[in-house]
Amino acid sequence: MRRSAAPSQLQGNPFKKPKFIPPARSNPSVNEEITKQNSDIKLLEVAASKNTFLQSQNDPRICSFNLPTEESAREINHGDNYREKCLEASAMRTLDPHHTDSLVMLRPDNNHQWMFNRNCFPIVDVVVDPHLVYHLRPHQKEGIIFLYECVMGMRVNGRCGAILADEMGLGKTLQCISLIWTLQCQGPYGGKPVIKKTLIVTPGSLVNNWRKEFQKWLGRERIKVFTVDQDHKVDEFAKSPFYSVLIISYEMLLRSLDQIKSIKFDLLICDEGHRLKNSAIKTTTALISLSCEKRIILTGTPVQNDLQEFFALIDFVNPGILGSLSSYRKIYEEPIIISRQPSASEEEKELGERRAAELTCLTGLFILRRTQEVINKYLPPKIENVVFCRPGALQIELYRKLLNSQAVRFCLQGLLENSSHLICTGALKKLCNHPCLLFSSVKEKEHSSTWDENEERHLYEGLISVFPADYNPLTVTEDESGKLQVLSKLLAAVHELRPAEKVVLVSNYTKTLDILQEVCKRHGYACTRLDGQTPISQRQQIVDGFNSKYSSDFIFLLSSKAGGVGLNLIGGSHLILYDIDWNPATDIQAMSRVWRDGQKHPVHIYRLLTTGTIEEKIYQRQISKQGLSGAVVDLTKTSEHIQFSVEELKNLFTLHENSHCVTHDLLDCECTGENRTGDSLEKFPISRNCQLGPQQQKSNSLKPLSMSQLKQWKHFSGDQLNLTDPFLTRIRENVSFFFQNITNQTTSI
Ligand SMILES: Nc1ncnc2c1ncn2[C@@H]1O[C@H](COP(=O)(O)OP(=O)(O)OP(=O)(O)O)[C@@H](O)[C@H]1O
Ligand SMILES: [Mg+2]
Repeated sequence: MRRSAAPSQLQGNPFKKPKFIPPARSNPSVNEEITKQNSDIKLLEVAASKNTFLQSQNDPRICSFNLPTEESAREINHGDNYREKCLEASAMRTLDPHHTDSLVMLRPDNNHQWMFNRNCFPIVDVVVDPHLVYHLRPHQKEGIIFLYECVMGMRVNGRCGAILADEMGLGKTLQCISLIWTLQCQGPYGGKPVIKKTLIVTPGSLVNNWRKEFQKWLGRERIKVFTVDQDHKVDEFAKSPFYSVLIISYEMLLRSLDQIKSIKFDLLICDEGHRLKNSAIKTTTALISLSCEKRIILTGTPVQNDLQEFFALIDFVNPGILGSLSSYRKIYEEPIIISRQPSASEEEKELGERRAAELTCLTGLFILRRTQEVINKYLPPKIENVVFCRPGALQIELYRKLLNSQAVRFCLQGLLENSSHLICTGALKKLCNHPCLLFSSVKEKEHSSTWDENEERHLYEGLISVFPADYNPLTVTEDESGKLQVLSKLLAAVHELRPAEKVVLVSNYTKTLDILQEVCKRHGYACTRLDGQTPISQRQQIVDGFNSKYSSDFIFLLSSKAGGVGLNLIGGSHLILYDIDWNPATDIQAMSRVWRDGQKHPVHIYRLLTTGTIEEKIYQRQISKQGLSGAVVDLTKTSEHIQFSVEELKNLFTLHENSHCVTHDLLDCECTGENRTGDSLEKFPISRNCQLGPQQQKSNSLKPLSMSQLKQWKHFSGDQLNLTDPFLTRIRENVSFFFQNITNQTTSI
């Protein structure tokens, strides 16, 4: 597997070295890859040089020579070594078309020159710094070319926006850094830099990750980045000529909007930008108000799930391109939605499909999405397990009691307010994590002044009597929770069998994390923690500490809601999802934190579910058609957005005490749970939740599984005797059923 250090770690001071000598050239596998990548690039170069010949000889504003004059070169040269080298490289390529060590951008066409080269500068090739090119994956090279063409207005006349919607872990950060560095040094017209200042807006927990990525790929010297925090205000950036990149969180952006507006930014990047899909919300309005034309949205979440949200994202990057919202609705949204209803006539279907194709065609020019498969080959094997844990005796008893409560009965009769079922489901979920969580909730509510009128009274009444009289929620007993027992054994197994490996332990609830932390402490496992309470300024430090090979931490406790998005936790190779979220995107996000570029060990993922309970139901919902077509496949959707029919609620509020695995029962599988070996997953593409229709349904990588896919996973009951997985063997006693899937399998895992 190819593992190479970042250029910054290899280079030292770039300005002192006239030539970049790749450090790992002696490594044959690296060479092999370079040769392969270079063949792709040749194609581009040919395209670029062909383009030169297409340039008009007649129009005085269109310049047909390639090399910058000495004068123009001097004008654009700010004493920067790399800029000099850009021009040299450009000249070399023109002289030697077979020079292949560079990534060259497309030259502007006549029209572009008409619009943007009024001063008639000579046309020069724009090349990406070979320091970076050496490390780029093929899909990243394509991505940079795409971003360049978009922000230069070469793809859609006069529009400079782009959406890079690559799936998680594909290196969207590096692609942007490469673009910024390229545009900051060069441009096609006389080599004059295209941008001076860039604004990057990102979730708080990623501000320092961006800084780190800049350093990783470019060192500290090439680009000066400024991160905004409590002690470093936007004003400082505005006053200094030193910095060219400002990195700020969405929250800080709102607070410092006036200062930001007073600075002229040439490029705006919104990381995890799916949050901009509602143009009514404050952040979006603030960002729209910035005058910068070159706008990029980065997101790992599919963007075509909802046509209205889609409009907002498109309209943000390329304002007005789809017309007004009302005309968009008429022309695209309505016919497309009508055509997808079962009652649609042939004509309506035809019209809807035509409009969907039109919309895809238009927006496809500036949206790029690649799926995780493109980097699978650079990653170690991934062993994913869904583990159905037997509930403890107290859990079962309490569960029955909750299901018999007045609140649940009212819910089923439709007698309660719309979202009251959430209180019931919330209680059941707590119980699955650990009975003590429920105990604490009841006690807390009992003592509150509103207890008597409280809806929760109908749910909790009589519950305390089920707990032992001397029950103490502070001394967490592992036996009381099926999942906690499994977790405890799993941690012991990893600790013993793979002492050099680490574990990321994820929950949606901080109170659950408290319990898990307590258990870790009890067993003497060193752990670190990141949740909503962790100050943003400390987050990157915590992540770096864990990822470092010198760290003594064995466990990273992560609250998925607080910090799942965008983090790299490659120091861990085992990830345990302790509880399940209604929204599959939250879980997928969390699971993607460890199986990423830079991971050295095979990755083991464990999703813990309590057999027969609401957790299985939520899982089924995640993987069934219903879950996919509902409103829950993107991160911003929470359980409040889900509406349930009474039938669904009935199912949700049923405890299946006699099944090894209700999910398996639903699969229509002939096996009896005796080690069914599934076929390769790749053969079973599933449909994507995309309102733009089937033409978008290309891949099946990072989205919830479907039932039929799950059936193809290896699956077996806990009683299965010949388990080969050493970790599963250790927990089988408490497990009624397993599903397992291995990606990138090699002989030893
Ligand atoms: N070409 C590469 N070679 C080695 N490592 C890489 C390469 N590209 C990216 N990486 C590393 O891969 C990790 C993931 O990259 P990054 O955080 O940019 O992903 P992302 O696309 O933003 O994902 P997410 O949607 O989860 O935020 C980072 O640690 C990054 O440094
Ligand atoms: Mg990212």
